[in-house]
Amino acid sequence: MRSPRRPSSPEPKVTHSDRGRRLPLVQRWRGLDEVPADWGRCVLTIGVFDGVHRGHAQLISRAVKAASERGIASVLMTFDPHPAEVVRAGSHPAQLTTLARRAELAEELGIDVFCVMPFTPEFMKLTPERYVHEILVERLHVAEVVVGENFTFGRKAAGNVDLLRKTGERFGFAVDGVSLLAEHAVTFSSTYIRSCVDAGDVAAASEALGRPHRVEGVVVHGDGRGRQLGFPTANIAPPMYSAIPADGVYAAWFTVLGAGPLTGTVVPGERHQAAVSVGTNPTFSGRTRTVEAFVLDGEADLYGQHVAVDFVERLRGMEKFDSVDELVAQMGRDAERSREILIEADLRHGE
Ligand SMILES: Cc1cc2nc3c(=O)[nH]c(=O)nc-3n(C[C@H](O)[C@H](O)[C@H](O)COP(=O)(O)O)c2cc1C
Ligand SMILES: Nc1ncnc2c1ncn2[C@@H]1O[C@H](COP(=O)(O)OP(=O)(O)O)[C@@H](O)[C@H]1O
Repeated sequence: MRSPRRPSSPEPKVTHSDRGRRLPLVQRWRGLDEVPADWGRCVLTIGVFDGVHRGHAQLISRAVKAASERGIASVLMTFDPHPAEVVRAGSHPAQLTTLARRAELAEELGIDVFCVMPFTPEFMKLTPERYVHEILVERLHVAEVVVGENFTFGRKAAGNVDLLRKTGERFGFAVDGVSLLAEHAVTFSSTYIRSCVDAGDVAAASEALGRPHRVEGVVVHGDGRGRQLGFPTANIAPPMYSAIPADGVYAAWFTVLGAGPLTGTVVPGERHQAAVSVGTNPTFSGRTRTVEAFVLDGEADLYGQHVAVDFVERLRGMEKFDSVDELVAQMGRDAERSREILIEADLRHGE
């Protein structure tokens, strides 16, 4: 699968004689069967990269820079499913980003190839030596590997940066072991960000991600009550295992992804201000946990649309109101507060 290079770059035709040069098109591979026959050398960064947080971005940018200095391609190798699911069968860490979003973010940082390795039990059993020899050297022809200083790989996670360096000397590739990014005594990690999201602290998640945490999904039918209350809400069905913020009400940006035709005033591809509710709607003794967005400045038939909600700030917890009127009055105040917060957030970021 190939997607266009970043808009700022020219888009020359792919020529397979470009051995050792940067690739003219961003490529997405699944497994190593898609490595072109005349593949040159590359700078590789390896990891799950869930969230593509600021620490990840630092690593990816170093790989991109090293590749450009060497005049070769930069490759990001990631895994699907999440290694933790295979290593501890049945465990499913909440997902901060879909694979497609991870690819998009890595490409924005300048990565040439986004390579997804199926994380199979066979792959998991590779010894560190075979991992380096068979995958990094024989298949990917690495000139340099950029990883975090705590990187482990191969069977029982027995390989580490030291071992990678030693094997690198033998096979002729360099290793850049990057120290982990930390701020205010917090080391940024996907686990830390999952815990922020889980606790509803979407502002702290934003800080570590370098952008708001996003939940995406298709708009499905709810109970059809929102419109009667004067607050129609787009009910979003996210992929299984998505990291959903704790129950509560949030100020967020709402975007219809894709450019499909839409009747109404919500513009696809443009972000809109929203007040978002996460919870079971206790006022109506609901049971299903939903993520619902009330778009403040638009109106459209959103059913079936693929949309994204970027969580900026938490306003309050989910409450059971004694009357619908009280809920509606509070929703009005939530909408106003969301508007203020989103305007302030833009001013802070100089937009
Ligand atoms: C800004 C906002 C705040 C909300 N706060 C609450 C709340 O505190 N308690 C509650 O029971 N439901 C809350 N809701 C959810 C509403 O009950 C829900 O949107 C409404 O019942 C419509 O549901 P429907 O989309 O399934 O028709 C809130 C919704 C929005 C948009
Ligand atoms: N400003 C808006 N914010 C969210 N959804 C809107 C808006 N305007 C229109 N809609 C549409 O109305 C639907 C929500 O109406 P609602 O009565 O809450 O029904 P449901 O229970 O299916 O969510 C949304 O899915 C969307 O198609």
